[in-house]
Amino acid sequence: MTIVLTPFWCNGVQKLKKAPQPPPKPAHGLTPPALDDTIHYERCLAQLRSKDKNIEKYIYLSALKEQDPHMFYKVALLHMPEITPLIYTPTVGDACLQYSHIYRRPEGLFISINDKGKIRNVLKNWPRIDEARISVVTDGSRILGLGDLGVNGMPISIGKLSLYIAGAGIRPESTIPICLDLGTNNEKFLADPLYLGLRQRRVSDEAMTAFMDEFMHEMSIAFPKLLIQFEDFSTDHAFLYLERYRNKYPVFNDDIQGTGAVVLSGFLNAAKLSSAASGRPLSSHRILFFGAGSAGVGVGLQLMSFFTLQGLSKEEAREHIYLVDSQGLVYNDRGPLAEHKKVFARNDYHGPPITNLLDIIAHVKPTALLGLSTTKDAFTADVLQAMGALNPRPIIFPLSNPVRLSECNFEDAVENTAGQVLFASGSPFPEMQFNGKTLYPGQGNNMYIFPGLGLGAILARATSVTDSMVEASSLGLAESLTPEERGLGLIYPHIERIREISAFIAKEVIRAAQKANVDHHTELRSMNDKDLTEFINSKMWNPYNGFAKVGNMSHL
Ligand SMILES: O=C([O-])CC(=O)C(=O)O
Ligand SMILES: [Mg+2]
Repeated sequence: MTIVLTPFWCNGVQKLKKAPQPPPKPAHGLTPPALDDTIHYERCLAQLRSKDKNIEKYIYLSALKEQDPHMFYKVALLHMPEITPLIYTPTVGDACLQYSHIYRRPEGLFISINDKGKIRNVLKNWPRIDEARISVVTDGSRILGLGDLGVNGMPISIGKLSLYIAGAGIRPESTIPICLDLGTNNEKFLADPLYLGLRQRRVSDEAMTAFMDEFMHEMSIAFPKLLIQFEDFSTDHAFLYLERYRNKYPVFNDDIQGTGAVVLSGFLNAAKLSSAASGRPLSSHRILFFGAGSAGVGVGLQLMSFFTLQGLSKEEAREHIYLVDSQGLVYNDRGPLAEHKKVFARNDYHGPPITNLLDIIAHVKPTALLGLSTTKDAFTADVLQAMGALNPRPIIFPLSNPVRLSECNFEDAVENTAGQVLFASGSPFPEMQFNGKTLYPGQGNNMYIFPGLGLGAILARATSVTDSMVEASSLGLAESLTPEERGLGLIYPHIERIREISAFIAKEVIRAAQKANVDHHTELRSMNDKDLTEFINSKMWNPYNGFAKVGNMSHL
């Protein structure tokens, strides 16, 4: 047996571990004489970097993943900051927009409304039924901030699962990307001869729910060990189906819960820095949400626990959150409100609608402004300056994806707040120099959460994903910063450490599942934290020859 020492996620503890098995070697003569794995890795990187357009890099990496998954994941793990924006947001947004044009080969599972009544037969066609552990399911109706992309949403499921594999060591064979085709209301796609989905408009809510009921039931029978991540469903359906299924099946919604958890985590770290500068207690923060879709309200709900963690009641916590939709501040006297917004509708304002963001800021005096609106540049220089005038260290999180829909960019946020901004965006921005200092933007993207949350839920064999498990993932992420990262003023850890972070989050999630009594893998209960962490690490899939040296979590 071959053994290797200390892969990078082993907490610095020397231990023996079974080496990942190399892929089978082609017979002699079927590869060039001087093919060498290490040099080939350099060759792959050079090929990738020779392409000018990100979409070309995406296409190259897709092909590499199919032809040589070990090499693909090795490249991804060793170059996370470079590769993540190519296989995930923002480039995956372009891949979705162009999917029907750049399509080369099938990947994932497609289930359409025409399969209603016989979904079981479609699921049976999946080649690796017994190995299935995690599926990302989208209906393509709200892909990132890009709207209804129909069956072109498939790359989002594929991209998220690539991050599960790279970031949490889920086995590639255990993942199922799924795109449900319930039609599309995207006129451009319906008129496009190359469009790969059904050429019909979206079905009624009633028909969709009947389809979803059958789909979820058949999934639970075909794949009894499967966790489902709902992704990029339109807002009303995102809430509806999360509530409908969350107590029946192991399922969570990444846009509501994953985004909520990642933002809570960044907010916890940012609020400490902000309160240290202002001298005001943590419990006095006021958060203004610009955007009231599934992400906005989902994040709001999650951020209530920021205040309950400070000792406030739920009712008191709600008072600290303000919501803005396309018609301005959300308050009860304004008129009928969509169901999901009611929770944050204000009762303490009775005047005429306040529609202008600057006026709303003057009324609310927020310490934090969070953007989940997909309205590009909504945080103008005036808005940023107003936040800077109200707070020595304003918290500004433009969270909309992809980059070109961000409410503001890092540079503007820095320049309009004299460099004092505490910043996190959904998609990546480069670091920058300001007054002789390097300032780092945070990336408050759910990619920090879902790999670890999913891994923990899978290893605990959780029968459902509870709010306490989601909160544990968030607190785990907030805690996972190293002293060096805190010294740099970061509010999220370096993405290069994703494996360690995912292992730590998974441990916290497993503990929360045990407390909530939803864990079926009860043998894990008697393990101490060190053994549980080792167990988690031992379950992670590694690309052959893919180890890297990146930090450790010894401070935890
Ligand atoms: O995919 C991402 O980058 C984050 C996300 O879930 C979304 O924006 O819908
Ligand atoms: Mg999403």
